[in-house]
Amino acid sequence: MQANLLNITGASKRFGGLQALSGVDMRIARGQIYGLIGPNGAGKTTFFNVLTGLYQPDGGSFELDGKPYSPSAPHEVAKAGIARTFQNIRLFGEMSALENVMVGRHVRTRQGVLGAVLRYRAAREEEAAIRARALELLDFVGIAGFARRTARHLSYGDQRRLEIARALATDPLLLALDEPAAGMNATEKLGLRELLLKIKASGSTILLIEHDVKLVMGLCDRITVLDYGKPIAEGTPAEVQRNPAVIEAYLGGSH
Ligand SMILES: Nc1ncnc2c1ncn2[C@@H]1O[C@H](COP(=O)(O)OP(=O)(O)OP(=O)(O)O)[C@@H](O)[C@H]1O
Repeated sequence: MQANLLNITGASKRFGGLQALSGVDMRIARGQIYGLIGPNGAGKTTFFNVLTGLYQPDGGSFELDGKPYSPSAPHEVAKAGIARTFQNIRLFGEMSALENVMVGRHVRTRQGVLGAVLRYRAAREEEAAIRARALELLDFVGIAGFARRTARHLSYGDQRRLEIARALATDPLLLALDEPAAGMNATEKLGLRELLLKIKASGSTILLIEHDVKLVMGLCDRITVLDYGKPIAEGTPAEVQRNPAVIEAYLGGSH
């Protein structure tokens, strides 16, 4: 059996008197779309922030691609192979769509941002390769026609696509998406669904936080449900949907 891409055991995080995460385990197989759901305040974003080095965990062991992984600074996380998007879109609004993706790509290249600025031949060649790959990614997510458009002038749904293209530019082992469907209309959600399936078909592994339960149930291979920072269920969408603890957490009115 192929080893999992991500193995997390006992992740925990406390904020003062609040245990925001408590003993969270997660095993994500390669090529899966894995869902993380739970009521408001359940700890989903905290989990993402721990996974991507924005918060230091109080405990837990982390393994990525068969190697110990200690989430530290966000750029180290990208180098280790995890790219993420944010609940609130974080693009460089005044830069073009193409430039936004090129910035993501620089994480993976030898010269880095500084090298690309220097006008050495190697840097110029690398810059051309970065540009070509960024254009490919814009095409992959379906917005190649807007390469030169300023990011803030893109529609909401296209900004979400651009964020995904920028994350993919780092060639991540794991793409972590924090509520990618938030604020989308029904048509944009359908488009997002198609895009995520396309990313999966290209061999990538996705971890998805999403409030739209219908979208999650229809897309994910497996799901973990958090409530008050603790995992209350794990399994296939069908298993999770009929789990009494999950039904209680969502319908019990405790939130
Ligand atoms: N930086 C922080 N300092 C203190 N408390 C925090 C911090 N970040 C999150 N919390 C608390 O931790 C708990 C979990 O919050 P978190 O944002 O992870 O939940 P969530 O499941 O992502 O919620 P939502 O679905 O509303 O985004 C909440 O009670 C929240 O108030």
